[in-house]
Amino acid sequence: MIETTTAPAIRLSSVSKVHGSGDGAVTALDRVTVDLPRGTFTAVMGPSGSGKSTFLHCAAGLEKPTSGSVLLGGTELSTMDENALTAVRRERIGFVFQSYNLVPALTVEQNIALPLLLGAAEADPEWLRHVVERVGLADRLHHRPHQLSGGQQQRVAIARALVTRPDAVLADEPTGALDSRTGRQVLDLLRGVVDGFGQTVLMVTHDPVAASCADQVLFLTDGRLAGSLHRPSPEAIAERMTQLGEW
Ligand SMILES: Nc1ncnc2c1ncn2[C@@H]1O[C@H](COP(=O)(O)OP(=O)(O)OP(=O)(O)O)[C@@H](O)[C@H]1O
Repeated sequence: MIETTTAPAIRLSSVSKVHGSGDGAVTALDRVTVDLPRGTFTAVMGPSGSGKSTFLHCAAGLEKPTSGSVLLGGTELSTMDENALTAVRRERIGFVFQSYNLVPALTVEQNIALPLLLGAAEADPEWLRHVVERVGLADRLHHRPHQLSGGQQQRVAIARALVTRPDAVLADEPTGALDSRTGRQVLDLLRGVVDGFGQTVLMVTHDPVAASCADQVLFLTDGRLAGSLHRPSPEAIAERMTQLGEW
């Protein structure tokens, strides 16, 4: 497939994921079709067990769909073997987790550059400097993770996710372990990398305030896409979640 600038960063077409078989089969995702346009911020919400993590994992090539297609910048992930998927994840996707996942023995600078040391992309000192400045860590480069606050550690993780210039940054509850003020800074940073760097961000969250930073909010229930909202307020998101049931 020829890539064009208008192609979405990620396209899921009728993606289903079924765990197990027979009577014990669980349908975690049920024919989900959605585009994540380049340079936009998408949040995924839904009740517990609605398929949010499965959605993120399928979009990231961490889980293979049972059926359907997942395109990352025009590359089909659903039929790739595990070695090829590992390379795609390393080179073309940035991950941000609730628990930061930094390497304790490495400095901030080394943690940020880790994907480059692992060969995920060519080192580009200019871009590295740009990323470090954007996340506001220029004066912490020689610290180790335990010397940083939670918010600062998450900013290191975001810098590490950006350093390869990935097709998309996928974030799983990135503010889940942070207080609201620090969480706000992390959300502003994610918003800033979308607006300033043209990055594509996909974020799973339980928090309507976090989701309200996104351009589009997708709602899942029982593995199905149950609608979306464009640039909604936290109140509009909370109301939709209440309509969807327990959360
Ligand atoms: N490996 C697995 N084996 C069997 N069932 C699974 C597996 N992984 C997920 N599921 C089921 O798939 C459904 C969707 O799970 P998923 O973790 O994607 O939901 P979620 O919306 O992220 O939930 P939460 O908000 O609680 O983290 C759930 O019913 C879950 O129990």
